[in-house]
Amino acid sequence: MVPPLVLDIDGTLTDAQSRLDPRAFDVLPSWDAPVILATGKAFPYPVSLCHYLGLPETVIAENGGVVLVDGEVTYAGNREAAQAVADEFVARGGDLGWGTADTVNRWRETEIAVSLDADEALLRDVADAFDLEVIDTGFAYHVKSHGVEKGVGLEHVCETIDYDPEDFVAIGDSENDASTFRVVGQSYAVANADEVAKAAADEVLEESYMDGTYSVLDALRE
Ligand SMILES: O=C(O)COP(=O)(O)O
Ligand SMILES: [Mg+2]
Repeated sequence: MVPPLVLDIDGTLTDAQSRLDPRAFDVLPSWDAPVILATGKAFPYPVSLCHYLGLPETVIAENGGVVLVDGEVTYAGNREAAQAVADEFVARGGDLGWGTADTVNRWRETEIAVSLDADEALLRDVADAFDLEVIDTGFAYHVKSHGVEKGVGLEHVCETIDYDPEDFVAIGDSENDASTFRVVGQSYAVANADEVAKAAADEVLEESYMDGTYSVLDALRE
């Protein structure tokens, strides 16, 4: 019997450029237990990934700010406060870095993401003043409310589907996965993970990105 999974997307199911690794299609659709996608991306991204993988739509988006389980969406965080930080950041010369269409934040409901090219010191300064935090996922800075975390989202999912978080295996690569690692029974950081994720994981893998993830999943299904 395979364990239920909680999987980060960027850096974990992808390569370094955020391109989905096609091996996800080999292993995830036929996984014989719940597969929860837990990401910093805005809500539509993991929903579409579930759709195209043929998985039920159970997702934790926006670092725990949006959770979809059993057809119900719940929210945590404060998009207005994050927007106020973004506005002040721009007023002080910052650039969110996504251009006019801003598909990164367009559908984001509980936080704001900023490009890694942005002025980090200025962003942290402004977020501090609004009592919000900034986390660096290796793909973007996220301006979010304290206490909104993927791990809290997973606890909510587990209550709804009547699973114990302890039964889950988690795989991830960054600071935003540490809270998940803390609540599951077994956690793996891929080799490209940041120091926070590596310190929180039960095991640090030798292989990076989907090479690492696939080796865990392939061993679990054997
Ligand atoms: O959106 C990001 O910055 C990172 O997304 P992830 O949590 O799927 O790695
Ligand atoms: Mg990641």
